[in-house]
Amino acid sequence: MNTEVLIVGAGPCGVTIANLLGVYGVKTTIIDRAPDIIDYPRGVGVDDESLRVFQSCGLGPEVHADMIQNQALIWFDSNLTKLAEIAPSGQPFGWPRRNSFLQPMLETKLRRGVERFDHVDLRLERELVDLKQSSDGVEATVATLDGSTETIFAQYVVGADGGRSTVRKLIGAVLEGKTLPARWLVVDIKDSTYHAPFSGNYISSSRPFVSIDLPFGYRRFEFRLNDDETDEQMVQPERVEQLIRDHFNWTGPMPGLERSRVYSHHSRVADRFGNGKVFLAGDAAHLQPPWFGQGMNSGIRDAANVAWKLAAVIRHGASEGLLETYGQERRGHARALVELATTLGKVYGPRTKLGEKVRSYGLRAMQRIPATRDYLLQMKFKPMPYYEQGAVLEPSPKNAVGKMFIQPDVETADGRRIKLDEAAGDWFTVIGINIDPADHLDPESLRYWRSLGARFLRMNRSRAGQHLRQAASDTTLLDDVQGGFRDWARGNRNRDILVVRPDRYLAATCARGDANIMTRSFSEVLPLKSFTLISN
Ligand SMILES: O=C(O)CCc1cccc(O)c1
Repeated sequence: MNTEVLIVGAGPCGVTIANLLGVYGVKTTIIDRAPDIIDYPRGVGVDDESLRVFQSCGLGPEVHADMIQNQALIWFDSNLTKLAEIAPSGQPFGWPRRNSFLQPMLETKLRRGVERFDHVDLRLERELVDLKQSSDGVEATVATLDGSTETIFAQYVVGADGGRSTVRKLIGAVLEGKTLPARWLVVDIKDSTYHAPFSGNYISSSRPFVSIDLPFGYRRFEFRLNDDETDEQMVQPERVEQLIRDHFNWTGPMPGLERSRVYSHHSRVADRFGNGKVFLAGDAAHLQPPWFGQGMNSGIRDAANVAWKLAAVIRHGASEGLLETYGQERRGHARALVELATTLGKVYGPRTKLGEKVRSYGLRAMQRIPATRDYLLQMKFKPMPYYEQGAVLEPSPKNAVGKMFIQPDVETADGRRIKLDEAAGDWFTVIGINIDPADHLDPESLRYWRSLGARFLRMNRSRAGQHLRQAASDTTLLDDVQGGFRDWARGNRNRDILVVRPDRYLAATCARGDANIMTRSFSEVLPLKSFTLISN
């Protein structure tokens, strides 16, 4: 069979790519060796960036409805005394920044999401055996349950097939880094009666532990195992129950154990995120300890990045070179999060009592100083993606190019208040702040943006006069009802034309007088096969 994109692995990252390709109209096949969603204890935290991606899949409110919003992460000492709190306020990207969730529930909705698309085909109980690349595409050999094999011919392949990725091995990529020595018992209970509405990380030199409030009565516990404790002993229900009672002074009846498993933590990043027409995403490309709840979120960022680039090449005639920017953009940020999670693990698990005291003293001191308390509380230590090279024009920390763009509410011309991305649509947007961008683009520039399929938006200051409420017929008029663009422009003066990519990253900005120069430069960053610039 033929397909445009073959995705190997139907976990959250793979299925998110499938949903996005569904939205972008790309013929996609997604395979997984398992008959169903894996029921191990897995991810528990979804951030605002991922929710924005699910929104782009057309599933934002639906998946968010199952989550506990704005869940704080609190650090305690082993006596259950609070040391520090992370609870960021504000929703710069249009969604709460920290949310707890049940992974099987999210995956069920994401899988249901792909059923909307006739051009996306999910095939279970199919295992990738081999890949052969040629200039025409990739030939994948896939084994089915009955022992037969089938061939899938795809233009491109994405390996989202987890930490033990077959795709990674077949393209000769290597996970660099290390596996940490400690083992952790991870337990989910159901019908929990323990009231602690937050994620708690308990710092201890003898046995660091974790308790996380999950939706619908579930609760996650994690305990570091000692060297003399075997996996088999520690997953026994009586042993698990004793650990929970001992560490949380729990005296009431013990609710049901849903699942338990022993994990080792890995801090690893693939030496490359692709080879030719094959790409790696999610755990196939990077593995991190769970401490900051970013493992799955990193994979969702990969999904958003690779999906629009594949669609741009397949559907919009972008040059294939665009696909090289995927690894350029994603690898550094994935590594930054692996490093952060690894460092946090060291904070939670001091080796000595003295180390425990130092952490306790240090975190309490940080709580007393407003600037450092705010640094933790507002999660300012989280490395935000910033693409210094890739499909971006002249990125600089000063002009915000290369960073995820804000998502304020806006008001449509017919008075509906919606999130910006709903107004922007699925693809590129060229936004004019208080101007119609089309008025400042010459025919060549207009031709470029139209060939790319970009939509023009005119973002008027809120409650603007009638003289500003006009635009060309294919420019969408919007009101900056929440003042998001006003505030953004205050920090980014003299830039009233913005280009936002489908993954909601700012690709370019300029002053209106430079709109044609910007367009010509951008057409070199993202060349289109159908578009050759007629230079002036
Ligand atoms: O960010 C959160 O709310 C929890 C992150 C976390 C911490 C410790 C273990 C774990 O599995 C997730």
